[in-house]
Amino acid sequence: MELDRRAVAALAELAEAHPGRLTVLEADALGVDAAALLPAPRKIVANLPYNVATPLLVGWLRAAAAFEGMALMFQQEVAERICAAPDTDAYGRLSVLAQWRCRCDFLLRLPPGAFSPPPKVWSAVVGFGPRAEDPGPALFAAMERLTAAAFGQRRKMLRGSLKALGGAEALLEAAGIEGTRRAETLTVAEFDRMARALLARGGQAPGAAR
Ligand SMILES: C[S@+](CC[C@H](N)C(=O)[O-])C[C@H]1O[C@@H](n2cnc3c(N)ncnc32)[C@H](O)[C@@H]1O
Repeated sequence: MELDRRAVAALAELAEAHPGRLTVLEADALGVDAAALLPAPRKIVANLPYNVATPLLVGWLRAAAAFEGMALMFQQEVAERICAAPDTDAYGRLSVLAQWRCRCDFLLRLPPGAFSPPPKVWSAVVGFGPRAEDPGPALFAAMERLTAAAFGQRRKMLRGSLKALGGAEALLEAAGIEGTRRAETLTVAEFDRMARALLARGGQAPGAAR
């Protein structure tokens, strides 16, 4: 992690000018429990470092119930994947996890020239409104495993791509989903049904690969 020393110095100056209003924490964001930093209500507003934007987002989605909302800037392609609808090329694991936990709004696009120095890519800001129901850690983990398996081989039929979870046919039947469908055709609600079925059977069929 490389810190922008000028930004850190400017923030430190601001914090000094407004005692008690701003605290500067120099740390690897991947190792920080954002929900433990402050009492509720909490929001996250960030121009993310794009190289770690996805793991940061997934961590915050896991704890989404702790936040009132988030406004986050991503590389445009990532923002499009987050907000994508089923049956599109951009729809994938990140779309399902994000839209399952939050209402996601594609708020604005920014050209490279909006920054100095200009990056090579376009950027976009997504607004996240956490949904009322908190799935809890076990169901979130089941959804992560399910979407990783389903989209790991997105062109395959689900009865094939979900084999890695073990008991794919029984899982699909429990969720009422045809095994001949492909991951990208499933709605977030259908993924929710399958994640619950996966969790209900104990998360793992005997002998299945972890
Ligand atoms: C505001 S810039 C983002 C710029 C642009 N979005 C990009 O990714 O090129 C992100 C800031 O996060 C810092 N940063 C990078 N990785 C970090 C990490 N793991 N934890 C905390 N800060 C990090 C960088 O030093 C930089 O100052």
